[in-house]
Amino acid sequence: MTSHFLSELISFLDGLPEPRIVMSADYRIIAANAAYTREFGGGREIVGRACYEVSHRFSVPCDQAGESCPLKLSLEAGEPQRVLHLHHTPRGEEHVAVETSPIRDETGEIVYFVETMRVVRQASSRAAARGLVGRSPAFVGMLDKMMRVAPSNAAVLLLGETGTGKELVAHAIHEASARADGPFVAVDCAGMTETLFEAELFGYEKGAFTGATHRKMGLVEAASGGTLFLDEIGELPLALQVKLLRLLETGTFRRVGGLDWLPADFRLVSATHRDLAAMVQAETFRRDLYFRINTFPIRTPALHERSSDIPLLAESLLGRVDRKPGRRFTEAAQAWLSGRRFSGNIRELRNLIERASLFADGDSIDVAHLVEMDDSPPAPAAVADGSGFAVDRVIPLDRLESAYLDWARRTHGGDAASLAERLGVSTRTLYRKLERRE
Ligand SMILES: Nc1ncnc2c1ncn2[C@@H]1O[C@H](COP(=O)(O)OP(=O)(O)OP(=O)(O)O)[C@@H](O)[C@H]1O
Repeated sequence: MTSHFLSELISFLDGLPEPRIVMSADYRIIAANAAYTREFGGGREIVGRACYEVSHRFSVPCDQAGESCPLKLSLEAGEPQRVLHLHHTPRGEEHVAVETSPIRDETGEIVYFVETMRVVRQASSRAAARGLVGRSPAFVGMLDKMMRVAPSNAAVLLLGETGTGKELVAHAIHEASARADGPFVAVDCAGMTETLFEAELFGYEKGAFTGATHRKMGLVEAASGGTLFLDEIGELPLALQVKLLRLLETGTFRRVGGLDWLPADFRLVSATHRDLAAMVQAETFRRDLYFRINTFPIRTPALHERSSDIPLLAESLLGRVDRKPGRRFTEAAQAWLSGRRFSGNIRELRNLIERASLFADGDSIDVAHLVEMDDSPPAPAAVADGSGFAVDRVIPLDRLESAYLDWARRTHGGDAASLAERLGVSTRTLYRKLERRE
């Protein structure tokens, strides 16, 4: 490999608009293009340093620090690899999609790697005034899927409990797609009657029915060039599922009272909190429609699967709902929120924060404000009596912990690792505590 080849590669990369670096197999940065220096350089000397040190402040390669390393994956596979990482950038930590491609010499041997970095603008790892926030492994896993599918035209099915952010994710997919400049049209499928569904989706011609005094464009037409988001698709009655299937299969629709079949041009994103596969088994959801809408499924994690995100979410949501800007939670309030279970997920968290912010007069929001505004049944306060957890007298702490662990284990339902995360201890500590009492 000649130095001439390397300098040609560098000057070629310099002309490209996306941030790129050239790396050697020992993780050293050999060159950075102008876009990289501008976006990620931050005035620092980059060339000659190790990528894991620049992007992660690690002292060892990512795969030795518990992260996936695209360079190692690319070397092993001999082809490009993509991962989503949290990188230190001049703006703080950001979600960055990293694509690493091997560069071969004339004998076919891999001599360099080119890494392309794209900051994910649709999600923030820090408190943000809008959009998706999160940095837990469950959130990053979902974000990775989202960013992979967004540029394609594939139909995405978002599956997740109520309040987990399905609509926000649908919008982020739209924003990260080639259709971002087109419209994003959301349709709530719950409570749709046959007539309403057709008129809403397909529009109608003047005189199609009593009251149709003018031609009206439907939502399918309004979504032209953009994304159609069908929320609560599991609520669609069977008769309407047929009509939707016809639209998806033929790519055409007809306005109510109209004669012409018009071409549809939208990317479909659907969402449901229901178990659609079980509905297909029970024959309440059409199998053919299920396969049409489910080209790429993405599960939005429940809040208890990403409880390490609660402080970040809480800070972001407070900034979004509070009428007094700049207020923060006390540490105790953050700890209280992190320990509470939100069956309504982020929506319930947001509602509680909004109420507490209205109730608090001072400069910060404390536990008392949250407790006062908490309308869910009080969480079992403390000794397992078989049905629940209650304490009516002062008892030794170790007995309390032991009884609480019993109760938490029965109530939690997940595996030990997720219970440990919920309890804010390591899995090893949890096992140690459980062994001690057995
Ligand atoms: N990752 C996130 N970061 C910040 N806010 C979020 C996030 N996910 C959800 N939210 C907020 O939580 C609330 C509920 O989100 P959304 O309406 O998207 O949930 P959903 O899953 O579509 O709910 P449903 O199934 O009930 O329609 C919204 O206020 C949304 O802005």
